[in-house]
Amino acid sequence: MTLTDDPIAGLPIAFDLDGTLVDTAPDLVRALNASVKPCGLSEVRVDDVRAMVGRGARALIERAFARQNVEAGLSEIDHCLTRFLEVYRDQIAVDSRPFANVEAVLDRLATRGARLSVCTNKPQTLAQALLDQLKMSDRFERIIGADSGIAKKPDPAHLFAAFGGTPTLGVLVGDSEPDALAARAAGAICLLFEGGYSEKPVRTLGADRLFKQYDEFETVLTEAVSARLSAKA
Ligand SMILES: O=C(O)COP(=O)(O)O
Ligand SMILES: [Mg+2]
Repeated sequence: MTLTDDPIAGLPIAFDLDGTLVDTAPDLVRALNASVKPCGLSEVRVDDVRAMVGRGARALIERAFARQNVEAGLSEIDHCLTRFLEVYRDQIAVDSRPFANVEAVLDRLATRGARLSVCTNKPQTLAQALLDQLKMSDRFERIIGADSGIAKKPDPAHLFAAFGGTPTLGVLVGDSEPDALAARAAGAICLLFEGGYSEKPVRTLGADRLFKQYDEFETVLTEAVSARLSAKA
């Protein structure tokens, strides 16, 4: 197959970050506990954090209080958020690592001419810092965080910003509900990783395809793109 026959060539593919490209839960939980335990919450476990990430840093703090049925006022949440961001910024890539085979898949997609970007509800500076420390930033045309001046997922505008426009066909690879909703609203193909972080069962989120591991990613992507192209034809 030549590059021009390959439907992946030139295709914009945006990746979610937490729980999709990188397993960030160990560093997130350390910073979360440093911020909420002084406010009276008990230790949040790393497995619980996996069901709490996806809607941004403030939502993570709010969910920590809600899951322990502790009421918190706006100023308490603000205080915890500030502390969380300080601790997390300093220790953002201590234990966080890309999921198995992610880098090999990104290499292959780049070779096939896909246009790769990141669309994350993490704050921009943190997304950039994490990807810089993991030496992954250069793989992406664009990294668009939640506070980059555009709306955040599930708003499709966030995804269009990552794509760099409104392509006839684009793909969002994610792990949770805001990803599925943004992709649907943008008319993009949605591929969801079952090994990521989601409050709801991933199979209920209406993705075009699911994948359990990155070694099946290219097959799943090809199937989803072919299905969409033949539906349009
Ligand atoms: O910070 C979050 O809550 C989630 O970030 P994500 O969009 O990369 O999953
Ligand atoms: Mg995610």
